[in-house]
Amino acid sequence: MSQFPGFASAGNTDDGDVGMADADDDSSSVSRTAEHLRSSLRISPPPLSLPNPTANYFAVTAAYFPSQLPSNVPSTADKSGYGSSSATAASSQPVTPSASVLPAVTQSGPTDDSFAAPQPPAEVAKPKVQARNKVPLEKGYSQMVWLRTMQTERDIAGLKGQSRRRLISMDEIKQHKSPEEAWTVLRGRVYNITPYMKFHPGGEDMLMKAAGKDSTALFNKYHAWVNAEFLLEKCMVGLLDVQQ
Ligand code: HEM
Repeated sequence: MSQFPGFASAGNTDDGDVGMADADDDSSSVSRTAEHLRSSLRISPPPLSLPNPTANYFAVTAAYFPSQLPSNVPSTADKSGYGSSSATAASSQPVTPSASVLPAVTQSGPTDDSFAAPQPPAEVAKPKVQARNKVPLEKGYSQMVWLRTMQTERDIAGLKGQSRRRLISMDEIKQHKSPEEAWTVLRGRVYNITPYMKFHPGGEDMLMKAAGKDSTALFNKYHAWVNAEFLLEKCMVGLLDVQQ
């Protein structure tokens, strides 16, 4: 009877070969287990089944000293003598060595490549220069002049007394698309870009593409780095009313 409830006492069963053996009886079970362990641990030399003594010599050498095999031993032969289990049977057929059986032979010396003559450096690829689309501006319309003009003009945006923080609907902006009265939305702010037309380095035609619409995407496409908030500071007429 097992000392653990719910478990049978394995060592005292009649057939005797299930579970752990008890120490006081069933010594035959112990000896059977020992014999089983001995047979599974038995170390036997590589089976020398190759047909002639030379092949046997290579088989033993490959098994114990793989790096000392002469290089003229055909690589298709089973140098190890182990091969697959069927290859160890008495057969004179050459056996393709399997990668898992043959030990990897590492090459320690320099490879032929290291003695190759130094190659001239490959031609350095010239970076592609993005073509500039700047247009020549009329004399007196530089960015410096623009910044000064913005400071000196009293009402360059044409506010006529209206607040610069006024909310402006998209419908109203769409009505200002002529060169004489061009409004555009840039990052949520509404600007009167007419005064800047002749100063725009990309040309009047390009700037007119922004008239009467939200030009944020176009602006970013050409020059996201340009500080429009600063350049058009005094041209701001309001904020885009996103509610409408
Ligand atoms: C709305 C306000 C805008 C302002 C304040 C502005 C300002 C500028 C500035 C300062 C430059 C010179 C950039 C540089 O030298 O690197 C420039 C160049 C240019 N802008 Fe604008 N821009 C505006 C809108 C636009 C729009 C809507 C377009 C296109 C439809 C545009 C197209 C260009 C182009 C093609 C150039 C020449 C880029 C180059 O140098 O290759 N700009 N702009």
